[in-house]
Amino acid sequence: MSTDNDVSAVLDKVFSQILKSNIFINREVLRPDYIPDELPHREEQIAKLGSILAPSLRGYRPSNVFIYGLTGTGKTAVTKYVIKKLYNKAVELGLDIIHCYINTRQDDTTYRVILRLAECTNLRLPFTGISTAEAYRRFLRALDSRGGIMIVVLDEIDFLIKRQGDELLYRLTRSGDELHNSKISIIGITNDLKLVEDLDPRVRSSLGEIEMVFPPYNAIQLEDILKRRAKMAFNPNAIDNSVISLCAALAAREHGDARRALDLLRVAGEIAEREGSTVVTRDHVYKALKEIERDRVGEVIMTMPLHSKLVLLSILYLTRGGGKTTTGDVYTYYKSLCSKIGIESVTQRRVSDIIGELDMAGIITAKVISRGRYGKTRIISLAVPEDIVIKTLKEDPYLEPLLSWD
Ligand SMILES: Nc1ncnc2c1ncn2[C@@H]1O[C@H](COP(=O)(O)OP(=O)(O)OP(=O)(O)O)[C@@H](O)[C@H]1O
Repeated sequence: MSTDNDVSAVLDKVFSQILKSNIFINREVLRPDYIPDELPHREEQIAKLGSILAPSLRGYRPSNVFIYGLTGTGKTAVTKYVIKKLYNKAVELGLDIIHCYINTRQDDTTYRVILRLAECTNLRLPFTGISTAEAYRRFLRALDSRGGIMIVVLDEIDFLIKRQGDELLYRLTRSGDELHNSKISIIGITNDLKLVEDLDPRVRSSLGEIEMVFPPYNAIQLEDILKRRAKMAFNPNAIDNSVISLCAALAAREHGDARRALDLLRVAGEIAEREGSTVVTRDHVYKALKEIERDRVGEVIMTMPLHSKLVLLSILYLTRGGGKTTTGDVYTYYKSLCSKIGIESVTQRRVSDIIGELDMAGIITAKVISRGRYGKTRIISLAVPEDIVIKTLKEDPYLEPLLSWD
C-alpha cells in the first residue's frame, strides 16, 4: 500500500523533472486552440474567404458560406484568422463590424446560441424565463438598434442541427426580412459530410450561398506545418527533423489531420519531459501514438450508452485472445448479460445497428459475408487492445460485476 509520503515523493520527482526540463520553450503554441500567425498551405482558402467577407468593409452583407472538410484541415483556424484580420481592418477604417464565434458543440441548444448571439451585440438575456421566440426577437431588436453588419460563425454546426433541427439556421438566413439597419451573414462549419447531403435543400441553398471544401493535408504539407510550430515550441537542440517527419507521416496515414500531427508532437515532447530525457526521440513519438489512441478509445467507450457497452462487452468476451464472432452469437450473449443485470434487452436489429456504430468508431471490425441460402452475417473482431476495453468498461458500475470472468 502506498503511503502519503510515497505519493508526495513521486509528486516531488515529477515537479522537479518538469522544472529541470528544457525540452519546450513554449508548449502553448502546440495546443489545439492556438491560432498561429501564419497558416501555410491554406493561402488559397484564406484568400477566398477574405474576398467573400471583404464587401462588409463597404457596408454590404457578405454571402453566407458553408465550409466543410475532414477534421484538422484548418477550417476553424482559417476562419478565425480571416475574421481577425477583417476586424482589425474595420477598426482601422473606423467601421463597426460585429463578429460572433459560436461553437455549437458547446452551445448546443437553440436558446444558448441565441444567448451568445445576443451577447455579441452587448445584450444580456436571462438564462431562463423567456421563450426561445422571445429571446430571438429581443436579439434581433438589439442588433437592429445597434446597426451594422454581423458576421456569425457557427462552428461544428452539425451538433446544433442534430439536436435541434435547422429552424434557427433557417430564420437567421431569412433575417433580412426583419432587419432594417443591420444585416447578418453566416459562416457554417462542419466536418460531417453526410450532414451536408442530408440538410434540408432550402437551408443548404441559403446557408451555402458559397461552399468551400477544405482538402486534407498531405504528409509533406503536415511536415512543413509542424516544422514552423516546432521552431516556436521546442528548444532547438531538443528535437530533430526525423521526429517531425515521423509525426507528419503517422498523422497522414488516415487523412492529413493537422490537429493529430500537432497532438503527436506535443505528447511526444511531454513524454520525453516526464522521462527526464533531454531530446525527443522517435520512440517518444510511438509512445505518444499509443497514449493518444488509448485516450481516444477510452473516451469513445466511456461516453457510450449502456446497451452499446453491453454489446461491446459481449464482443470482447466472444473474441478473447484475438478470435472472431458473428452478429447472432453477439445477440445471444448480449441477451444473457441483460437478464443477469435485470434489464430489458433491445431488439436484434438495434444490436445490429450498434455493431455498425462500433465499427464506424473504429472499436471493432465487422465484415459482411454471405452465407449462401442462410443470408448474410457479419464477422466481428475487436480493433483495439483488449486491456483498454476492459479497463474502461470496468469503470461503469453496472458492468464491473460482469467483467469478472478472468
Ligand atoms: N495550415 C496550418 N498551419 C498551421 N497550423 C494549422 C494549419 N491548419 C490547421 N492547423 C492547426 O491544426 C489544428 C486543427 O485545426 P482546425 O481546428 O482549424 O481544424 P478544423 O478543420 O476546424 O477541425 P475540426 O473539424 O475537427 O474542428 C489547430 O491547432 C490549427 O491551428
